[in-house]
Amino acid sequence: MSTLFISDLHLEESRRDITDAFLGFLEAKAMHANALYILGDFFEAWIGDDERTPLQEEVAGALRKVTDAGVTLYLMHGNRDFLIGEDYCNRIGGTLLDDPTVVDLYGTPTLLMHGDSLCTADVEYQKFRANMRNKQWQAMFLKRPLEDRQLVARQLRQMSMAKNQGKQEFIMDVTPDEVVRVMEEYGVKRLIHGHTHRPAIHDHTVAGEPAERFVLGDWDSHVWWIEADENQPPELKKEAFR
Ligand SMILES: O=C(CCCCNC(=O)Nc1ccc(S(=O)(=O)N2CCN(c3cc(Cl)cc(C(F)(F)F)c3)CC2)cc1)NO
Repeated sequence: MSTLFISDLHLEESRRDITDAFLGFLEAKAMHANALYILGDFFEAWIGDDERTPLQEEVAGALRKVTDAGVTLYLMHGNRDFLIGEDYCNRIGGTLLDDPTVVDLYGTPTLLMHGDSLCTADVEYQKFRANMRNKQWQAMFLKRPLEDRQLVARQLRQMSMAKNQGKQEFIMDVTPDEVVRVMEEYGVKRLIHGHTHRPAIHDHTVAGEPAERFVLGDWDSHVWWIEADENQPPELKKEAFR
């Protein structure tokens, strides 16, 4: 049996093609796997489990079918959907993972992260992240009426659109020193993350030994995933949308 990793789908109403690719991936791949890990930025935006949009409901129904079929599902927050809560996880039959988390992947300790915390050169973003991940800030935000939160979210997204002249927000790459520091801190020789939208497999030297960093791709034009099983090392795979 296999273990699958995906991230950075950035699901949103305006991208029906990505949602369809995800539903196809669940049917063709996830349904027959042992476990599926979604490592953040699954949704493009999330302002509370109480919003219950048609998209969120449709995706929850599809994931529930997979977990009811016996596939174990894990979810990690990304910088977009860090407000996904226990309620939504219960609806999909998934478990929220801390960032980072070490898992035993067929005998190899493997560090899982979204990856945004590795972009230490983006000082402005790290300040933004510290506020967004602050539990008091989150509690205050979630206490506000839904319409209020929807307005703030629209304004925040318009701000970043204006700042980037309507282009995609620039995502800085990880800082290699931070990658090595975190892998040494957790005593691992393998890391899987997303966030940077720069899919690749990188070699590093961690505690004087060779280590590997697998970066997942975003789903703007292709399905990207990592597949691991007991007989082979993890493989980074991609497929064009059907
Ligand atoms: O994206 C990249 C590139 C890096 C770019 C990083 N930029 C990025 O992440 N932007 C962003 C992320 C989420 C959303 S949001 O619409 O989902 N939503 C907005 C309101 N949120 C909020 C929460 C709290 Cl606690 C407190 C407040 C407060 F206080 F401001 F009102 C608001 C909750 C989340 C909107 C924009 N790589 O992936």
